[in-house]
Amino acid sequence: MNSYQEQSIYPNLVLLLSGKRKCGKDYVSNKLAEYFKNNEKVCLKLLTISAPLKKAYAKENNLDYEQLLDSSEYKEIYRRKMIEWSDLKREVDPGYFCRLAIENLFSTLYETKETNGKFFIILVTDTRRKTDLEFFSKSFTNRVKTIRVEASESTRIARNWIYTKGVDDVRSECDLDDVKYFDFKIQNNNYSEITSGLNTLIDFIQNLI
Ligand SMILES: Nc1ncnc2c1ncn2[C@@H]1O[C@H](COP(=O)(O)OP(=O)(O)OP(=O)(O)O)[C@@H](O)[C@H]1O
Repeated sequence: MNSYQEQSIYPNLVLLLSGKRKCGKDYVSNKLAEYFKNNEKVCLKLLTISAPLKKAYAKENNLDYEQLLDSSEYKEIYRRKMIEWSDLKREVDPGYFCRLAIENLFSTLYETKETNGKFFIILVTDTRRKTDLEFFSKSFTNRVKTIRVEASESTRIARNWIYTKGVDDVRSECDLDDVKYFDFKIQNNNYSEITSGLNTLIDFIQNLI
């Protein structure tokens, strides 16, 4: 039994979403959250590993946390520096930001009690590294499923992706490229692909409830 299993809040399912920049990770996450919003049997919570990371970085560097969170130019300016800074933290403790994110979520849920009596799903919206996969697999064992969102380069360019050295060619963006197996692969180049991918995920969840 690991330390999370001893707690009263423990997820029934942990979905780990990954994919290249502008493949649509946030889009897929928001669609799933929307679908299960106000569902009487399911409580789905989005978990963003980069949120506590950005908060800590903003604090240390006297920056605006809210601006770092959205898709603004501000985020692009600091992305590279933030990656380098967080890599140093991870060298000491690979699960540092994952733990911070999950503990923030659990402490909120203790207060709100909104998972009580519901099928509790955590959807991690930005899994980037093998160490992230390892952290969640160790913590939540066979309740973890991995989801890879895929879109072509031309689709991603149309969504304002610009190849950036120091961002697109470093570990935070490429570490999961050589992972051979994902439980689900979702194509997101057009409406029919994404609808079919989302339906597969929703059916999978409905069958577990
Ligand atoms: N299937 C879709 N239909 C319409 N718009 C989409 C679709 N998928 C993604 N988009 C849009 O493309 C843009 C990029 O998507 P999103 O922010 O979800 O990507 P991301 O993978 O989270 O990006 P990043 O890695 O930069 O955070 C957003 O404006 C989003 O609304």
